[in-house]
Amino acid sequence: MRIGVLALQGGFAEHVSHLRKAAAALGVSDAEVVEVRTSEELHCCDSLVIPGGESTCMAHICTTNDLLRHLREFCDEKPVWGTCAGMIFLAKSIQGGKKGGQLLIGNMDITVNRNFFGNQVHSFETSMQTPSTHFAEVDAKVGGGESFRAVFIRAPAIIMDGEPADGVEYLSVLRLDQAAQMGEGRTVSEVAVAAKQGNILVTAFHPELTSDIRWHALFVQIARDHCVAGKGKGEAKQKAFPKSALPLVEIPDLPILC
Ligand SMILES: NC(=O)CC[C@H](N)C(=O)O
Repeated sequence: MRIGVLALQGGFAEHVSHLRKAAAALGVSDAEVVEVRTSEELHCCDSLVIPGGESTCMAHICTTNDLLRHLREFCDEKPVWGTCAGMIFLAKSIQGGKKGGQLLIGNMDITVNRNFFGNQVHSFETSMQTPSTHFAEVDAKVGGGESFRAVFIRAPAIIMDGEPADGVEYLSVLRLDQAAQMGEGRTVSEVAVAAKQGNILVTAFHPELTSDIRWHALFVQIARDHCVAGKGKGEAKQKAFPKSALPLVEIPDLPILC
């Protein structure tokens, strides 16, 4: 199977590196990880990671490259994981979007507050509980731990207004030290920072910036299960991947923050 990482902008190289390590740790020997910049490249993939970066910028490049409709179709069928800006881009609705509006892929039934935790200077790290039911196989093969280090960089959050939409599962919920004022007298005391709906996984934090490869292993497992279940059969990988016009250098060992 072939896992693509959207490589238009943002932290895609770290994802490529972690996905390769995670596939090796899980023993998924047929996993190929590639950078995706065009619809032609996208259609050669069985699953996709949308990295963090800047959601407005990513949307702008996608529109210029006529990628948005291809991404929407892809998300209807295949496993996709969005981190941070990727999560914003995948949400059906957002709060605090760019003035004048910003385009979204919009396939996941969640409401995301775009810069919920504040500006770049309000970026932070914290320890969170690993959602154990989802990590059983990952724990067995990669090794585990009851907690993981979550890095939030000008991060968004999922607003949990009432019951989650059909099929949406909140995997990680962050209790706030202080309730956040949301305007019109409304306050929020907890937000979801990881969620899943069908084939789509989102995290507000950046596992690719830590040495922990378990979230990547979880996604490789979701992608592999999707292929094994015959829903994709990995046939996208049979297509020859077009040669990239601008190949990037290999970065074997990226610096890690924690
Ligand atoms: N680290 C990130 O991806 C930041 C995302 C940023 N808040 C946005 O609007 O895109």
